[in-house]
Amino acid sequence: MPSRPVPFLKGHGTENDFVILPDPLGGLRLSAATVARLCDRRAGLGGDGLLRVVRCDAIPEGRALAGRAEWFMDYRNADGSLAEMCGNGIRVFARYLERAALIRPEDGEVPIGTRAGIRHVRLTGTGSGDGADGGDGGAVTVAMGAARLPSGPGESVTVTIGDRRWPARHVDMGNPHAVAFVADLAEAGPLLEPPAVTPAAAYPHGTNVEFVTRRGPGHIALRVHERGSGETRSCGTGACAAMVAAARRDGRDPAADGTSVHYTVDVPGGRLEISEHPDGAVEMTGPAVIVAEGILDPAWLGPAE
Ligand SMILES: N[C@H](CCC[C@H](N)C(=O)O)C(=O)O
Repeated sequence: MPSRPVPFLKGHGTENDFVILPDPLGGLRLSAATVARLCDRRAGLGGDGLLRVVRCDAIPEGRALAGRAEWFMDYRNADGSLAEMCGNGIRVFARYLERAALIRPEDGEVPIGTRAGIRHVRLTGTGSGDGADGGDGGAVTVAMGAARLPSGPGESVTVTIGDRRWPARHVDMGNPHAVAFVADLAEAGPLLEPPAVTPAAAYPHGTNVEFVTRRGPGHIALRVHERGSGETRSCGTGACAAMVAAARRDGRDPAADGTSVHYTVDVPGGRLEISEHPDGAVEMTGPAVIVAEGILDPAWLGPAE
């Protein structure tokens, strides 16, 4: 059991929600089982994932980045599994740092360490959110890095649910995505189980699966079944993967035609604005809200692992 009370916060970005654990010196030991208990929506705090806020020099995965970033987003999925990156989560992470007076809007682009490498966040404050965020603080912009579209055998994959199957595009945003285009998002059904994706070799550690439909020029909508969390109301990296796949499907490739492309991406939990630039950089802007702050009961948390 930790010797001291453990502060936590709850936050969300387009209703992709997270438990936030400030742990600057990296003293917390978080097993997958503990993370799953914390993310449990009945017996725990509830969340699609968990963001541990730790100094780069206090976590092994961060030490190599310590010269380039002060803070590391230690992201875990609701089942306790690790993931390389979380696009909605890093916006909420930035909102926490702002609330803790560790970053300010005037700081401009702030580097954050992740398992996918350094990502930059910027407190824009120009609320582009869905209004459902209570107008709390406006938007955060994230430089999400470049999308990787594997060519060759892993380029095209197949998503299968029951007797239905869809061709999909493999897009890597630091974490894996299989993006399928559908006429109607309801085609995916209840999405209670992870869709099967073949060839399995394309995703040795599993994948996130997005079902995307076109709403108009530069406008798509999606549903997502997230690796390690199930269907969520939003997936930031998934929205970026869907946007890049939609752009290629619409004949757009900024690296080839030298001009940026922008899409509005509607997710069940709100709206994200995403651009891809000729240098490959993908940039996402969306809301980030801190909902609550509290103290975890040390007895509930159990023995320090
Ligand atoms: N479930 C994802 C990580 C969280 C991604 C999502 N919540 C986002 O906002 O990008 C994975 O295992 O790769």
